[in-house]
This record gives sequence, structure tokens and C-alpha cells, in this order.
Amino acid sequence: MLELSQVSKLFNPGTADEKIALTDIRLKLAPGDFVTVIGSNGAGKSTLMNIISGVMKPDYGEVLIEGKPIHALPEFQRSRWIGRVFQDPMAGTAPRMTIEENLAMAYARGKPRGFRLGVNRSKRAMFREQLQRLGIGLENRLRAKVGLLSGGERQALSLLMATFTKPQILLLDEHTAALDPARAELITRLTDQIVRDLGLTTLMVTHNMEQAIRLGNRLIMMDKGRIILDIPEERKRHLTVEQLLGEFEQISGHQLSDDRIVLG
Ligand SMILES: Nc1ncnc2c1ncn2[C@@H]1O[C@H](COP(=O)(O)OP(=O)(O)OP(=O)(O)O)[C@@H](O)[C@H]1O
Repeated sequence: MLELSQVSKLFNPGTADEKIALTDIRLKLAPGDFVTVIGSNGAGKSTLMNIISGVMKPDYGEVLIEGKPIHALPEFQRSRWIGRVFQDPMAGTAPRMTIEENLAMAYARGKPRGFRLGVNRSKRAMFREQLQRLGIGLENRLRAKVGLLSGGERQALSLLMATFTKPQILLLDEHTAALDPARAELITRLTDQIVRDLGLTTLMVTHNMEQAIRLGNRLIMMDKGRIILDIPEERKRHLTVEQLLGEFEQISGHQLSDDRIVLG
């Protein structure tokens, strides 16, 4: 489904500012894998997401989705294949447009140019049904401007929009980090529900260790541009936060330095 082979990325090569972001990343995800990603500051997590989504090119190596190199795909196909939710609730939605207009935009993503962006009766009924599944009452506010929604509501809408057309890969980039604990928990629950219902192949970067253990069927740990540990489901199920941090320290030789870390 998703395969990274020997992916490397260096910023500002040959200058005093040279930074190794990724070194020889090899990773294979099977269809339906839900992988949580943790790591220290500057470990390369965001660069990894940027490269998988195709917005950044690796210096070396390749990213394949269903056997096809992602960087060779036209933009419209990439946007249909990859759904992404960012940390910033403002990032995934258009604030001046209504909820239904935002959903119409997400629905048209990856469809041929000229596909109608408008909202007709049958689309509205479908949007309402999808919003109902979130369970936060957005189905009654189809014509509300998205800029008026709370951060949590907006992130729930972003999640729905990113998964609307069942992407091949879902990338979640610390998507609960900017929310208060109650809203973060709501988005976590919705994420788990949507990923399971649709059987989406998912990579989720998180600073919440308990969440990293609880969600998904696999956990990878990154440090200094490398994947230093890949924990399968059976091991993850019995893991505690203390054990996870202990393993990190043992393998990397230093403590997990993450200024946004949440232990649970
Ligand atoms: N555009 C850029 N130009 C130069 N260096 C960069 C750029 N983007 C990232 N880096 C560097 O590459 C390394 C990996 O950064 P990246 O943002 O991928 O890490 P991260 O694991 O997401 O970190 P954090 O958890 O702190 O957000 C870091 O050393 C960072 O300073």
C-alpha cells in the first residue's frame, strides 16, 4: 500500500546550517495499518509527512503508493489519494465558506476539472448524514460559516473532509495538539472511529504517549532522522508509557526530548 525505500532528506546541504532531516527511511504499510509516530523534537516526523504527501521531494529514495511513485503522480491524483489533517484547525478548511461549501470542495477533490462544486439537494442530504456521524450537531449548521466554529468543531470537520473520499493514505500531523484536553479526546475518538469504519491506512504523529500506545496497530519511534523502533500490535497492547520512554532512552542513548510531550 505505502512503501518508503531508502528515503533521505538534507536541508541546506554544504552550509553551516546543514540539517539531516531523514536518513535511509525504509517503511512498509499494509492496507489498513494504523501507525502512530512519536519522536524527539527535530526527529524528522513533519518532514516524513511532507515527503509522503508529495509536497516535498526526498534527496534520495522513493515513496510508492500502490506501487506508483508519489512524486510522479499529477497533483489531482495525489490529492485524491492522500488525506491530511494538520495541527492548526485553521489549516484544513476555508473560514469564509459555509460548512456545506467546504464539504462540496472536499467532495470535488481529485475529480476532473469542471466537476460541479455546487450544493444540490442530494449532496446536502449526503453531507448531513456524514456530519451526523460526528455526533456534535454540525448537521444542523450546514450554512454556518466555518470561521465561526470552535477549534474542536473545525478539526472534526477537517477530519471528515480529509477522509470523505476514502483516501489511500491518511496523514494526521499532531492533529489534536492544539486542542484542550476534552476536545482533543473527542477528535481522538472520532479519528479512531473513522479510521476503523473506512479501514484507512493511516500514519499519525502525536506527542501524546498514551494516545500513541492506545490507538492503531503499530507504533514507530523516530530519532535524529531515523526510525529507531517499530513496535507491532501484540507488543504495543501490553506496553506502558514508562516502558515506551525507557525503550526510547535505551536505543537512542538519551531521553525523549519533546517540548510538547503529553504522557497520558
Ligand atoms: N525547511 C527547513 N529548512 C531547514 N531545516 C529544516 C526545515 N524543515 C525542517 N528542518 C530541520 O530538519 C530536522 C527535522 O525537522 P522536522 O520538522 O521534520 O522534525 P519533527 O520531528 O517534526 O520536529 P518537532 O517535533 O519539533 O516538530 C530538524 O533539524 C529541523 O530543524
